[in-house]
Amino acid sequence: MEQYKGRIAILGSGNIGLSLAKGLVKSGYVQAGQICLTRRNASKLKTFEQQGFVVGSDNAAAVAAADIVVLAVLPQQLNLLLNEINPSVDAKKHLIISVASGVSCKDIRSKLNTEVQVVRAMPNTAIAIGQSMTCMATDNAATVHLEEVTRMFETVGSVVKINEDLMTSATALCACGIAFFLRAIRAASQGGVEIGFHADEALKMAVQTAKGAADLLLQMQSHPEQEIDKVTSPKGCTIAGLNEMEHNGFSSSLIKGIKLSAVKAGDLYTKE
Ligand SMILES: NC(=O)C1=CN([C@@H]2O[C@H](COP(=O)(O)OP(=O)(O)OC[C@H]3O[C@@H](n4cnc5c(N)ncnc54)[C@H](O)[C@@H]3O)[C@@H](O)[C@H]2O)C=CC1
Ligand SMILES: O=C(O)[C@@H]1CCC=N1
Repeated sequence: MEQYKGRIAILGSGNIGLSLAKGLVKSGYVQAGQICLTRRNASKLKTFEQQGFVVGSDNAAAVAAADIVVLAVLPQQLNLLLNEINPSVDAKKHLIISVASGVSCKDIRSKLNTEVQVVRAMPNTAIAIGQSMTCMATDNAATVHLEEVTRMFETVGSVVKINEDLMTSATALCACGIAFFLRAIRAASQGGVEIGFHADEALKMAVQTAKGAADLLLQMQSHPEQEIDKVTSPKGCTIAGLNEMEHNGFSSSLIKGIKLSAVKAGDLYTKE
């Protein structure tokens, strides 16, 4: 894979910003020294500095030294950040990538004195290990830039390009989705403890079983119900457990949770 030659500023180095930075270096897309990480209290980035990243709290300086600028602060922190970097953003030089939920490309440009190109990307924390599902949208970025951003995120997982008005749905399904599946694994391991396993072995069993289920779908390109049919023996224990879960609202609660998350994702910026 060809390494990206430019410099990347990740403004707001919290959970997702740092996961992205780790993933990009691990994948070989860039070297740590090509990434500048900012957060308000830069002393919290010491371990990253030791790994070769450039760290600091001066967002304007980070932007001036970069060509790709990743906005990774909370939606309610974004306007302050945009005000701060506004004088340093140059539409001819910079490409902005925003991972902030519920903030449109147009919202971002409206706070900057320039028609800079903006791409929205919605990764999830599995980006740190190269397993993100990243959804991407833009309303003005040139194809060549969109291709570069796609290449960047493909080094750390799968990418799907979507219409911008589906970005909040993507947030719920993929970014929040990591937490939903993790909770399902946690619940399965708790069930495992009730039926006789020690917590550590129950968790290991639940994790590998979940991984097997996901890999079955990915590798066989099959539908979940097709794979479920292979597990549910007639009058067997799987269908008994599955139906009990459904009587208690298993699918329904996931669907309702995802719907609520999508609504909330759309409100995070406007209701700041
Ligand atoms: N956590 C996740 O799994 C995902 C989060 N997102 C989006 O990414 C954004 C960040 O989310 P998290 O990483 O979870 O939040 P976080 O709170 O962990 O990280 C935000 C970071 O930004 C820093 N910050 C705030 N204002 C700043 C400023 N003016 N200059 C420099 N740094 C500043 C904070 O100190 C903090 O370290 C949000 O907009 C969220 O919607 C998107 C996809 C997944
Ligand atoms: O919970 C949140 O608001 C962020 C956005 C997607 C994942 N975490």
